[in-house]
Amino acid sequence: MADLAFLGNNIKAPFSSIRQLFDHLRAKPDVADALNATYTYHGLFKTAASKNGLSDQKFIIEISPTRLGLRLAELDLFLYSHGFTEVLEFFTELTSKNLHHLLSMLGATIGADLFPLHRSSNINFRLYDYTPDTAAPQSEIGCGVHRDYGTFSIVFQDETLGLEIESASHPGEWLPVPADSAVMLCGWSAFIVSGGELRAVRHRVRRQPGVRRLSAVLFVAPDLNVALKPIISGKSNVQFSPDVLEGKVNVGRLKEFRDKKWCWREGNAKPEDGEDVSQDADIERLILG
Ligand SMILES: O=C(O)CCC(=O)C(=O)O
Ligand SMILES: [Fe+2]
Repeated sequence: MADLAFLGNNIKAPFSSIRQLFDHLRAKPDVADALNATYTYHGLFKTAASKNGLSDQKFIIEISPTRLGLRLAELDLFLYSHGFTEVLEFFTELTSKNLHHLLSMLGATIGADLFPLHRSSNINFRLYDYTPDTAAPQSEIGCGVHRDYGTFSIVFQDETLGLEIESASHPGEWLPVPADSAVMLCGWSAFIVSGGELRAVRHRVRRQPGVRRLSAVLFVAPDLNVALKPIISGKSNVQFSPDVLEGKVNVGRLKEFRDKKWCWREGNAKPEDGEDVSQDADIERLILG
């Protein structure tokens, strides 16, 4: 199953630094504000769950290389001595050592070259703190059911159970990812480009009330201007929408669709009355015929 791979525990994310970073930002609202001021669109430290009991019950630190590039020097002052250095080093090394290999493996599986679609490093790093200390301490919803939008994501866990993947053979059945394993899973872009050969893997995070869980995720997507369509002609086993087949759905457009629902789920924006909060249904309407 090339769209889902358990990577074991050879690569260790620096969870003591990640914990230190979250603890520091929670304890120092002025530092959190300064961090968020470097990226005013939605901020970099997301704490909607402290007020909103219906959203995903998690805190987030966004470490997008492009966003950080904006004001990295200022961040130095606040965060480098509180775990930030180790976290940045981890993601930088992970990307430089593994990205090329993973893209060539995925490409080999489907008999295509994925490198021309991934020239501009459209990657993101995110840290999650599924802390029990939120507006809904008893809620089991750490992260609602979804598929990622990109090519693949790698999730590292702090040895606490929570991440679950929908069974391919029995939809509706949820399989826990072993707590000590990292996992690579494919997203919507891989699904489209591979003509459906690679699934976009549905997953979610369940909270165990009273238990804190930390995770670190690397997201890899094609360049924003890439038109998403099956790249091996005649091989697709999926009926895609005319928009996809005519090359009208680029990665940026797919991401916009994803972002809207993502923001609701994460509590950074509210749905209009009557709007459906399911993230996948919208994307399916866009890409399937
Ligand atoms: O925290 C996790 O284990 C997974 C998070 C996730 O699925 C995501 O951010 O897309
Ligand atoms: Fe995800």
